[in-house]
Amino acid sequence: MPIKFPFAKTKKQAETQSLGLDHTHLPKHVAIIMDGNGRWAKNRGMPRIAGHKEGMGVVKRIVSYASDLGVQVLTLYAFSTENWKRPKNEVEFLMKLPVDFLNTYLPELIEKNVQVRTIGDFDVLPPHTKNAVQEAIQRTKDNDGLVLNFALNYGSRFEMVHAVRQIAEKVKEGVLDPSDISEEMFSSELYTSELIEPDLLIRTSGEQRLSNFLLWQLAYAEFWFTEVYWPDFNESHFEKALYDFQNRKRRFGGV
Ligand SMILES: CCc1cc(N2CCCCCC2)n2ncc(-c3ccc(F)cc3)c2n1
Repeated sequence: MPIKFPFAKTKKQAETQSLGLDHTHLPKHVAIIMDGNGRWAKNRGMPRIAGHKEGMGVVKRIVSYASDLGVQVLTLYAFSTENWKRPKNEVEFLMKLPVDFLNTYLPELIEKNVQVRTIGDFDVLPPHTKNAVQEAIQRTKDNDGLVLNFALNYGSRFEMVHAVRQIAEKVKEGVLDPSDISEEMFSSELYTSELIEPDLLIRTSGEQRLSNFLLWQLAYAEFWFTEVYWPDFNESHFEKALYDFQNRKRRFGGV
């Protein structure tokens, strides 16, 4: 396929480059708070779980699009530690979504060289959820394309307290001196220790909060908010977020 645009490695990149997206300056790691599923359903007189189901279809489209564009890591806030407070039937439905998603989409993820990972307190998830996700992690562990990282039963404050406990244990055992504790050491104790930090956070549905998501890791990320509910989010919205990311001056405390 003759590539009309420099740097474009795929047809998708050539298409979006024609719209002004520069593929040499994409965010490496995009994190998304996929909000608005319940309100989307309520506005249509549908049960909340219809919004989650519709939202899962959007996940498939955005994962494919991010993979085609060459984004390196995509972290999706799928279930927070606070979500256990939701009605029992909704939690049970949500805990089935990874099984449904992977049953239908894992072959395509493998074909696209995507590596599936998770962050969060994984062990307390229901067995059917854990089994499906563990199989996907195992079957994609050697892939070196897009890292698709699901935040499952994730809470940033829980994650940070766990990291502090790990470090405190090392000091207590005498294998670590408090003066040796550094930002790098703290980061290495987080679920995200093997990942580059996010450089773009997207949150849908008009909320402009972090909601206990990646509080340490997002220190230098650009934040992009949209009123669009997640079930209505599409490739054009994602591309607009990447385009805006590219056109902002990015400073890391410097001038
Ligand atoms: C466990 C709750 C949950 C909710 C959920 N929603 C509901 C909330 C936001 C909208 C998207 C659809 N999705 N969508 C994909 C997954 C998924 C998770 C892990 C995995 F390995 C494969 C897929 C998912 N998981």
